Amino acid sequence: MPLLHTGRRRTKLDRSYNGPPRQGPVRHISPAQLNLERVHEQNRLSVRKKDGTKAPEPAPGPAAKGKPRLLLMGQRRSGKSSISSVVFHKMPPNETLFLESTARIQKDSMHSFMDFQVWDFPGQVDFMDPSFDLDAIFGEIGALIWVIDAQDDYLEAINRLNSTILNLQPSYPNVNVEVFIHKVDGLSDDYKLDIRRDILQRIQDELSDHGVENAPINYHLTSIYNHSIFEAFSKVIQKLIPHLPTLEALLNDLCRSCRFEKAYLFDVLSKIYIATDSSSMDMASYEICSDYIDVIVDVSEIYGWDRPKEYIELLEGPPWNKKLEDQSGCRDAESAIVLTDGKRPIMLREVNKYLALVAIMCQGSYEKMPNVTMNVEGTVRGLTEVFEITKQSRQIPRVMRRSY
Ligand SMILES: Nc1nc2c(ncn2[C@@H]2O[C@H](COP(=O)(O)OP(=O)(O)OP(=O)(O)O)[C@@H](O)[C@H]2O)c(=O)[nH]1
Repeated sequence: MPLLHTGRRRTKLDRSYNGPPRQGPVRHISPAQLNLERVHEQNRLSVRKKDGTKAPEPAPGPAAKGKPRLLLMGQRRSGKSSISSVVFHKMPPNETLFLESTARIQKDSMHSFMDFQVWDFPGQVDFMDPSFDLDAIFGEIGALIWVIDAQDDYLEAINRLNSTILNLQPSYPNVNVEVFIHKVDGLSDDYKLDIRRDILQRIQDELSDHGVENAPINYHLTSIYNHSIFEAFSKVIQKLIPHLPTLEALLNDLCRSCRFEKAYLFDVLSKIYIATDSSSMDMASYEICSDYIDVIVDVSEIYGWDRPKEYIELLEGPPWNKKLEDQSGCRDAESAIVLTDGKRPIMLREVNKYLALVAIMCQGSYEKMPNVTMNVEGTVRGLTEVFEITKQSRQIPRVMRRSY
């Protein structure tokens, strides 16, 4: 099963790890490139407005450069490296206790359904210092994630965030600022909401005192000790996907036609969901779908095996007389499994080597499995078309080389 090697938990010894061993180039219009072009165009226009004669060159072509960046900034020990390690390197949360303070900017390139970069800034660095090239940092930004330690005195963090936003406003008015009110584990629900309200108020007051109204700022309550950090990242990443509405429409159609309670499209490695249907989302359903990916990964690790060549020949021989890739619905990867959460079955279907569709079905869906399978198949086809990653791999799909 293609999930096998992609979702293993990593330890801090794997710090240099930059994503799973992805195979082959992804053939799709990179949302990163589209986003980059949009941001570049905004910057170009804003410069042109200020100086009618001078405007930078149009956005660089796909080959030139450019992956949207997620910048992790905030005070020292606020939890930036921990977030990056837990979400993108599968580090168990309690091992973050041993992380050393970041001394220089850590740049991670993520290769997944879309390519993007995560830059982890040292807490003590003041990147508003004139010695920093702001355009090199913020030129291709996807989002600025400002991490605030909710268990510590956060006034200084808010002051720095405010001055950062005010400094960026003239040149980069459209930068998405995502405030992670972090380490909220152990805080009561009431207290969390109080802190959120207080932080929001302080930021808004300060910005409006300086004439900045309606800056694009979002707030998330996060902790690495539960799924909240993945949910927050999901929302951040979704803003970088230009065709998100199409993905959501496909999932909506699937839920309607199969009467699913909820459907998520997950990035398998990070377990960030990149799209979901429009029904209201509860944390419990997200958690169970996300944990379900771990179950599949673990089962696959234990029971998966590479099929020997002779066995593959046997499978491709009579009575089928077809290549394995032509026998499967999805040429790149295929797996479908149904387990049950109480009375609600959960279904997982891989879309490609990066993405998996996980859905909570309704009671009694078992009887309609042929119908469900057919609809899921159609949705997967639609999703792959959206990403333009219909595979022309000449290799035998990995799933067909493994049995369980
Ligand atoms: N309780 C709790 N502790 C956390 C959480 N996230 C991170 N920590 C702890 O916060 C401490 C600091 O985390 P780091 O990730 O090193 O902080 P940083 O912002 O990268 O620090 P610098 O590199 O110095 O800028 C570590 O001991 C983490 O275990 C969280 O969600 N909850």
